[in-house]
Amino acid sequence: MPKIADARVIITCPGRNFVTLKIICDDGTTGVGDATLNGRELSVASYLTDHVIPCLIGRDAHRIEDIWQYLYKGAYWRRGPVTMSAIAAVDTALWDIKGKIAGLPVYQLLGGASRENVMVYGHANGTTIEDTIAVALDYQRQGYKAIRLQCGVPGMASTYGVSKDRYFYEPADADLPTENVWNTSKYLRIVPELFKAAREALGWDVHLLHDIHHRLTPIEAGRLGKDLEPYRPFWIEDATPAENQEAFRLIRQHTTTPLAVGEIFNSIHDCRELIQNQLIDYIRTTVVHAGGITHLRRIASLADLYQIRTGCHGATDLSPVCMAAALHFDLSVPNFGVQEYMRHTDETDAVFPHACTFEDGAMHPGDGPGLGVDIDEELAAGYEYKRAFLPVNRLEDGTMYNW
Ligand SMILES: O=C(O)[C@@H](O)[C@@H](O)[C@H](O)[C@H](O)CO
Ligand SMILES: [Mg+2]
Repeated sequence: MPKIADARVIITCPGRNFVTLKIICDDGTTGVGDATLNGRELSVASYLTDHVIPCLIGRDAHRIEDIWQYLYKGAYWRRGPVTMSAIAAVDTALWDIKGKIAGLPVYQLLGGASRENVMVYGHANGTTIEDTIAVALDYQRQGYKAIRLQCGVPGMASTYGVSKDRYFYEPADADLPTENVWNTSKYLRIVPELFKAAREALGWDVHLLHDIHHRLTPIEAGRLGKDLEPYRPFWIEDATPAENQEAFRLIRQHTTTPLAVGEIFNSIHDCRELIQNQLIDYIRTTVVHAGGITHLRRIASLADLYQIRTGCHGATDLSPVCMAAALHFDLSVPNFGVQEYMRHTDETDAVFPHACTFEDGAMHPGDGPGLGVDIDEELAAGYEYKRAFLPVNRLEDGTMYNW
């Protein structure tokens, strides 16, 4: 029985901050878990170092479920992004250890492969519709079967999802929050034009996605969903803030455009009503922010009862450790939908050597034991933490809004 002998939190910043938990067993087996919470990294690092690791030492590393329950119920102050990201990191590292000791890739421990590989979607963005389409065509040439489209909005200095660099989008862009300005009516005019142009350029054999990023009211989201119906989006994401899960019923009443939500959820309770009332079509919860592989499986199982599929978040602020864990989950889960894949930089990939492969629009986590990813601690030590905040958003009259 492998006992947890030590654990440490590694904070590194190869172009952006990542927090990684490494657990070391008394037989030398190690496991890693992503604990990165964009803009709040140090909170999770402290939660792990000060409140979790002391409770792990001496425990049986095979007892993943018991340790999960201990950290969840034992916190008393349950749930929330910091707590659930910390629990996720422990859970992920323990699945890595279990796989290594069993000599099996983690997806085999989850019930084996339910498919040959994992369809992913890339991010095409540009300041204009033409720029965005040019990048989308490049993604299509690279073999992507699913592409997210985000473009600038005429009359607005910035908008979500449009990066300075065509391929790498990093929203945490300053030492204190950048202030963005938002105008819903200008946005609502441009998105249908973007999708019309995209269908004309890319055809109908590619899935097209869009992220609204929490910026519409339910009725505005219903209107945009209806306007996009002729262009058959694969999904519109984060259409409206989802604390009020019932709000999605209003969107549902106005459009058949599929709805995806959940990247900022951290437990099954954030999406239970959405799922049980079939108010969404894809659940975006991910390994690092929703309690790890163990809890993500529970969410996916509930979703499966209601014909809702997974669409895990996979932005660059989720480390290659999370990506690898997500791919093992995606390969096995029966109600898989799609996996987001924003490529990391070469710098980041060097710090996190991994076995994940991309081919013809799909990915595979590899067949090595465990997760097939690690952290090069020596390289990681060379990239010092650099405080970075996500932006905030205001309306043109200065009203604080949703970023
Ligand atoms: O769907 C997505 O990938 C976005 O919502 C993310 O880029 C999100 O803005 C970042 O992960 C926030 O850190
Ligand atoms: Mg999103």
